[in-house]
Amino acid sequence: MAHVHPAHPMPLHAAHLTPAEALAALRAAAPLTQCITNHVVTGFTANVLLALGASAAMVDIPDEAGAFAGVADGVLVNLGTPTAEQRAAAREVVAATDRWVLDPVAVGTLPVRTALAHELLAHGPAIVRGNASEILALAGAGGGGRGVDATDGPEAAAETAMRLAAETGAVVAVSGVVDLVTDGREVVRVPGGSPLLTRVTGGGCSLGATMAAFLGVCAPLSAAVAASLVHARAAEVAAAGADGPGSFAVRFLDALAALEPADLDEARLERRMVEVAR
Ligand SMILES: Nc1ncnc2c1ncn2[C@@H]1O[C@H](COP(=O)(O)OP(=O)(O)O)[C@@H](O)[C@H]1O
Ligand SMILES: Cc1ncsc1CCOP(=O)(O)O
Repeated sequence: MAHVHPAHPMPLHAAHLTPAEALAALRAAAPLTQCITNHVVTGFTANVLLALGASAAMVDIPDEAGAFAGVADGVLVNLGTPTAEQRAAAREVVAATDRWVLDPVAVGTLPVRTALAHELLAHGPAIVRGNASEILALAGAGGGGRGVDATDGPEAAAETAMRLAAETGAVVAVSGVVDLVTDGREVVRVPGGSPLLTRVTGGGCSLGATMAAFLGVCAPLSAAVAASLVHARAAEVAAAGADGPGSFAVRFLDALAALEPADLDEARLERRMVEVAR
């Protein structure tokens, strides 16, 4: 099954769903979520997807990643530890599906992933997810963060995120104290969550995977907003009973599994239409 170039890549969903509707749809469909992700967070990411109710498959080697992407409901391409094999697998994936999330971990500070992130961006991800420093660097407006961590807050990246979305057609999701999601026309802010999500590895990377899972049931803006609210709400529940990062991580998985659609209160979201020069 070498050299996969499907004639019809897996298309995007058009359905605009509320976070509650999206979670109900995810639980009904258990979307098959393929991850090319870094070796630091692979297990945690699979557990997050399973706890939420998706199906996880870390299919990340050449000559099978592209074929699998043609049947997967959503795919994450995370550049945290981009080995040569993962780079080749990522190139197959972007030819096989439109339902993919680009997470350009540490873009701007390191040469191999920076070049790859720009190459992949040209292939039209449905969603680009990163912290503020990564989004600024990807858009050419910053030098990147401190390794995998942000040195900028999401509001500092707001204008840049809107421009990046307008220029690429991707939904851009900036994580941080208040998550910001935009398609270049609308900006949705998702407050809440817990700083403990930044004290365990995989808080951001698993958010990208959850966005890929939601691409299996709804349109990109709905998917990114639903995933951000799901993580925020589950993190709040987990933090309330946690003694520190270790028990938080365990409780976060339990909270994802226990989450009900009715727990996702749309009134928490701040939605605004924006004007971006095109
Ligand atoms: N100060 C904070 N308060 C609440 N939630 C936060 C805070 N900082 C980050 N988060 C949440 O942690 C997760 C990871 O975000 P972030 O640390 O920005 O990503 P990354 O790991 O890619 O740098 C997101 O769900 C985000 O909403
Ligand atoms: C620590 C580390 N180093 C390379 S990738 C990675 C994981 C980063 O994951 P997250 O930013 O989601 O905590």
